[in-house]
Amino acid sequence: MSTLGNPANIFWHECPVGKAEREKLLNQQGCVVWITGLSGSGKSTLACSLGRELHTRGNLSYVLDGDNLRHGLNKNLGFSAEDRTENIRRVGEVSKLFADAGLICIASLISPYRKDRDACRALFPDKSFIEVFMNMPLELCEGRDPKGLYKLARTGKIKGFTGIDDPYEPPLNCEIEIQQKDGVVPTPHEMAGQVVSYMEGRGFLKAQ
Ligand SMILES: Nc1ncnc2c1ncn2[C@@H]1O[C@H](COP(=O)(O)OS(=O)(=O)O)[C@@H](OP(=O)(O)O)[C@H]1O
Ligand SMILES: Nc1ncnc2c1ncn2[C@@H]1O[C@H](COP(=O)(O)OP(=O)(O)O)[C@@H](O)[C@H]1O
Repeated sequence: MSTLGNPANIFWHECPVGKAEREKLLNQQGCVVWITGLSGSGKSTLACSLGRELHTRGNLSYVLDGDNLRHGLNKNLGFSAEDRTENIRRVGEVSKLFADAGLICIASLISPYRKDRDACRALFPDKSFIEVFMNMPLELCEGRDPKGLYKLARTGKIKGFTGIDDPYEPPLNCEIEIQQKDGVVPTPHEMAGQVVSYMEGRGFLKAQ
């Protein structure tokens, strides 16, 4: 017999303190900044720089980094399409909890499949899912190669590496795109500034 709970016997329990009250306390709106892009495109750099900028401004955020989560919550997952889908699904659900807590959740994962990112977006029907595409050319990311993984992938020592022998599907309708201007990569501070401007313009950085 299945050990899974029967959904018919599982009920939602409402608590007296709700999201709006928590947001008022924090003077901000709970949301997720979802950073997607190739390995080496600058996802973690932007996540950290944005976290610092928000902290300086008095906004509470928390970074969920793909690499870090694979040491714990997602340590049983690999890089097959199915495992990546499950990885993104779990982080989407955790992001939803953080946003419900009133925090600005910064999720930084390759998240190569459009359908997986769109499934996360669907968890946030109130437009509080802000997708940020690190639109950096493969040659730049591969040239950086801070962990030496592209080199291993090129020599066949890692199979199924995103951008080399595994797909990356760029967003079609993201909220923010970070890219080079005249061949120059924006600084981490400039990248964070672009996201902060977007959030400020839409009122996320104060309570409703
Ligand atoms: N096969 C393969 N493909 C892509 N990336 C690989 C792979 N194997 C290991 N790594 C390392 O894992 C990091 C990506 O983890 P994510 O959880 O963000 O990946 S995914 O969203 O599930 O695709 C990624 O981190 P970043 O470089 O920060 O993107 C790599 O360091
Ligand atoms: N805007 C930037 N300007 C200069 N170097 C950067 C920038 N963004 C990332 N880097 C560098 O590129 C490398 C990869 O960045 P990282 O944030 O780890 O990428 P990802 O998380 O997408 O794998 C790191 O060595 C980082 O210092």
